[in-house]
Amino acid sequence: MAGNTGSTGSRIEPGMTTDFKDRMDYGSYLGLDLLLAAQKPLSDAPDELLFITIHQVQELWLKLATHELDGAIAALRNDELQPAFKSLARVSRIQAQLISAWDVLSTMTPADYLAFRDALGQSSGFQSYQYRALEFRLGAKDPRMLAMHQHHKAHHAHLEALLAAPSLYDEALRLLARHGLPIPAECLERDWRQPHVSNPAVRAAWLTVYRDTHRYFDLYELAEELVDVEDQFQQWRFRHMKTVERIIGFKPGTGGSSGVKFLRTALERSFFPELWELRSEL
Ligand code: HEM
Ligand SMILES: N[C@@H](CC(=O)c1ccccc1NC=O)C(=O)O
Repeated sequence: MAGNTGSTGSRIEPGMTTDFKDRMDYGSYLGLDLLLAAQKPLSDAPDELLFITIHQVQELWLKLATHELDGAIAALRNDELQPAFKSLARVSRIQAQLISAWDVLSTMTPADYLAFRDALGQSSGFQSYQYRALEFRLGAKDPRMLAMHQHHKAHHAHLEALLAAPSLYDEALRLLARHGLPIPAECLERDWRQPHVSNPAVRAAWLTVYRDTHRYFDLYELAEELVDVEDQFQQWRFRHMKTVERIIGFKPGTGGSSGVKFLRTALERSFFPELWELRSEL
């Protein structure tokens, strides 16, 4: 009986495999030995495990979100709107998970955090390579953010490549142009290392879409999915900023920034500015 037994008395159901000596099992497929060995608190403070776990879970979701965004960007480039919508809808659901994780972390009080904050040295979310990659894909281009990845050549090179490539929004604008909407040439070929700056002609093009949704239904759906993604990204930033204020007040950050004051300025940056501006004109 080839490995699908177990002694009759201890079998859960007939035919179930219990011998995994030479078979792939749950943990080996998922790499769980590696994953679950990666939580290594540096202090004896009880909440450091929570802190590490939240960050690791966020990084895993960030990995999946960027994978889906890559798919969405490629689909837009190939004029495949339905697959792009599917990926963007998934990104949105992932973002909901990222946002709700703040509820768990905000159970940590200032005293709980201060018990291990010193152990963090100068490390900080500032140095999250995946977060920066996501921001670059969404169009928040800022070459200054490369500097803190100099010590990791592969990350640095990947971020350089993303900085120099069109973002999700750049591809959306190129798609609009292919659909016959008048997008200025300077938005279709430009130095992608710079962020897109709000442009009145782009706003007018999106307004055309929003004023005739019947004719441009696909583009309208695309626009609303983009708004969803930015809306949730801002909710994440807001929850981060408020959680930080609740836990460390206005202390400077370990990464060297002014802390909450710096995080507040990020809330003013929009990925898809025209999609927000046009709402006042409808
Ligand atoms: C106790 C919890 C946390 C505190 C006190 C905190 C504090 C800060 C501060 C002060 C900054 C500004 C940079 C600096 O000077 O260090 C920052 C940046 C950042 N943090 Fe956190 N953070 C916390 C949790 C998290 C979590 C759970 C994540 C999720 C991965 C995260 C991701 C980031 C990212 C990506 C940045 C860079 C933001 C940007 O460049 O706009 N942080 N954090
Ligand atoms: N910047 C935080 C430290 C911090 O939150 C952090 C430290 C190491 C790894 C990830 C972190 N999370 C987000 O910034 C602080 O100033 O307390």
